Amino acid sequence: MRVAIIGAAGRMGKVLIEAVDGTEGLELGAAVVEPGSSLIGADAGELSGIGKTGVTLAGSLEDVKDDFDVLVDFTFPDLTLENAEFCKTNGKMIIIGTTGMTDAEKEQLAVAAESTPVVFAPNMSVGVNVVLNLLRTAAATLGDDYDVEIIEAHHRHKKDAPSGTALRMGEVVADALGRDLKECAVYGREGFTGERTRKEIGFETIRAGDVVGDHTVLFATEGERIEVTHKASSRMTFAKGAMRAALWLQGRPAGLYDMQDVLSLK
Ligand SMILES: NC(=O)C1=CN([C@@H]2O[C@H](COP(=O)(O)OP(=O)(O)OC[C@H]3O[C@@H](n4cnc5c(N)ncnc54)[C@H](OP(=O)(O)O)[C@@H]3O)[C@@H](O)[C@H]2O)C=CC1
Ligand SMILES: O=C(O)C1=N[C@H](C(=O)O)C[C@H](O)C1
Repeated sequence: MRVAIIGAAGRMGKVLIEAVDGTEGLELGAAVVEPGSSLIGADAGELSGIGKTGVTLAGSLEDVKDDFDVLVDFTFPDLTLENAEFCKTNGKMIIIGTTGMTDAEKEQLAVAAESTPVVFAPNMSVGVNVVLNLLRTAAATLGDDYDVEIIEAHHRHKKDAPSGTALRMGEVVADALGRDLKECAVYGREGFTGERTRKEIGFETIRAGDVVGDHTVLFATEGERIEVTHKASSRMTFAKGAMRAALWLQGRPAGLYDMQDVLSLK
């Protein structure tokens, strides 16, 4: 299966090129950078540090539309939605790792997924997806007696907060506790906040240096604390998950899937 990477010069883009190269059953068909970029025409493998691949960097999907079957998109919401429309119109599958979408943007994506196969997940690492299941079990068993706080740390360049993963963890826990995250989430605290309410789910965000991605969900009550932590030390863990998703998506009907589908964790 031929894969295109968009946002090829980005932190994830470069690692995704390397991951495609190392995955049996996948070949790099195209790699796309920003229109007007000075990198257009350079070899995608040289950008990624794996040596020549023979695939040159393009400045738009239109230019490479005959060269790929599945698009892998870890960029930003506006661009991802445009790319999903492109895939829908041109009969391509799409794997989306982009975070920071609004509810309206997610709805737009769901509409595109009615006509083309889409895998959309805020975290493609196998580890985080296993953690989501552990959280579901923990929350359902611990119940309302335990306060829930979600703490995440990422590199200084990250643009959205809290991370998509932290929000998904919050959704999973809220769902297991019969709550609606929109109604019980508290984002950061400052000043005279009063006592914590029993049902709130708190989020704390750290942005610093080169942290790849750390997430901790804390369940605390009188007498004990449980901390469920995942730490990513390499972006390759996300990229490998995206490759797994690409192989899994081959031959699937149109629909909106996530990594829990890919990993049979539902
Ligand atoms: N689901 C998951 O497992 C993971 C998700 N992510 C998410 O992936 C996203 C990207 O993260 P990251 O790689 O760190 O971000 P980067 O900013 O490093 O990468 C985005 C890239 O897209 C490029 N770009 C901008 N406009 C265009 C365009 N029109 N066409 C092609 N490329 C374009 C940017 O170029 P320029 O810089 O020149 O603007 C940049 O190189 C984020 O939403 C992040 O949260 C990250 C890791 C794991
Ligand atoms: O921006 C990042 O880097 C990451 N973003 C994702 C998120 O927002 O959850 C996943 C990962 O933690 C890295």
